[in-house]
Amino acid sequence: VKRTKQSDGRQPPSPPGLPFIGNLHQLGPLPHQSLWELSKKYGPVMLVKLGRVPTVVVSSPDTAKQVLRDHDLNCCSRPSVEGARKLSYNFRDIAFSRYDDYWKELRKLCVMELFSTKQVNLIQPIKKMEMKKLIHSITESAYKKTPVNLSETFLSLNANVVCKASFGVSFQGTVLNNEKFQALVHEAIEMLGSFSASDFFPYIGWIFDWFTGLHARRERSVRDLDAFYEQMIDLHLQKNREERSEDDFVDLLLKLEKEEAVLGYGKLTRNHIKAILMNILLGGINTSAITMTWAMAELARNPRVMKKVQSEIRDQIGKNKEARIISLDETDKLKYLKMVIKETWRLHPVSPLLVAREVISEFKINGYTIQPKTRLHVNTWGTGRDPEIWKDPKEFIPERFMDRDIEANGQHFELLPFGGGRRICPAMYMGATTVEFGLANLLYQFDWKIPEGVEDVDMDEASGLTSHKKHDLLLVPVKSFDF
Ligand code: HEM
Repeated sequence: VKRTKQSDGRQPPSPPGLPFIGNLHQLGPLPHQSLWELSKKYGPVMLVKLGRVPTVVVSSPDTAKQVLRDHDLNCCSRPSVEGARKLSYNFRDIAFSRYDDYWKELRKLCVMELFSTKQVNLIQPIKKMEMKKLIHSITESAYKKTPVNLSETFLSLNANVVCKASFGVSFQGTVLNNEKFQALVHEAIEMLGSFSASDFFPYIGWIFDWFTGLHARRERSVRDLDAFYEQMIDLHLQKNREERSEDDFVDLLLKLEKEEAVLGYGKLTRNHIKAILMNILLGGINTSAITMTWAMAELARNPRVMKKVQSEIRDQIGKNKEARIISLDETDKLKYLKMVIKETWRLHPVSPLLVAREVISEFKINGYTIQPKTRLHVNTWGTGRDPEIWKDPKEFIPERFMDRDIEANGQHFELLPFGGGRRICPAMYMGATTVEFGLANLLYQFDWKIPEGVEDVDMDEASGLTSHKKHDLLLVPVKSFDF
């Protein structure tokens, strides 16, 4: 990092790098894991050079607190990275927008209109209906004793709910049928997270991205998603009012566009709307599905925990002949299930390095000076597996949360599945309730077994902005007649 004239501070320790590429070659396919290994040697505040870009990685609850709480205002902007630029129509969304008045006003609008507790409760009937359909289809697999692909199942369950709830349309009727959708979402997430040469080598990196095909993949991803938004918007513009009595979130955005409403720096345009839809689509559907998949994978590998969580659910909800859908209110009683979910987030945070931040003004962490324009990551994956913080960190033991008051709400820096500070996930309640509701019902209705001939569930991670399970999770449902 070039020091400014005023600064006399010490820089954080750095692993030695190579000329030109810096530490890029040390990232490997799963950067959060490689960075965690490096931080064991270089400490919880570490400076790496990714091509031309100085990047600070913090990897402890205390340093995360300094970043997300004490100095949040110094570093709550976002860097301009190429994948995000394309998918967000030049940073017109919430997640990748820089810290400015547009971001503040847009985030406030979404929190009020889309992510509020009231709104989450309003969409409950949709969730219930989708869950009923899902249970019906899983029951058929149970009779046939065939495995269910839970990775796909969770993704399409959430896609159906989000499309109906936020976009007011049925997902099946859109340009994206279920199969294509999963591939598209994974590709887009990979494009958002992919470490692209353009991001690390300004002016020349794009040449490399052309040669590696990354540029073409990105363009295709943007084009496919754009077709989806266009269809969504067309349906709203030509909708027949009798079918839908209430305005949904897309109607609201279109109304604001028509009124030429000003958000922050300018008028809300069609591209702003598409960028916001991207956040809902990629942020809203995938994150909860990833958590549910990891939770079921861990439960399948840990029969003791599976049994205990199912007993809790069945005892609390009751053992009726006709198993029914568990409501959102009832999930509040399921204390052990909540611990299972926290334990899942500890080992498998959806966004292991959180979303990159960019430093706005100089500040210090542990006495080290952090310069403006530095990129900043919080390694929540590493913190979740640190033996200094967690006993037997590799084991899946939800009971560890029994006597420790650690909530996943951004206030406890050992566990940050939703990030923290001003950039904390604005849909925390929506995300957590989706996961609880989905898992509670599937664990209530069915027992789950690893398919015959498969020794154990693999726990390989895929790369990208999110850390999802690399291979689909297949489990065999057994209808529980234990009611
Ligand atoms: C289990 C579910 C979810 C998890 C684990 C999760 C996790 C996260 C994380 C880690 C961040 C980055 C925070 C940071 O940079 O400090 C984030 C940001 C965000 N999430 Fe979520 N999320 C979930 C559900 C949702 C849902 C359902 C939506 C929308 C419908 C959503 C929309 C967003 C948006 C728009 C941001 C960007 C916030 C900003 O930069 O100001 N998330 N989420």
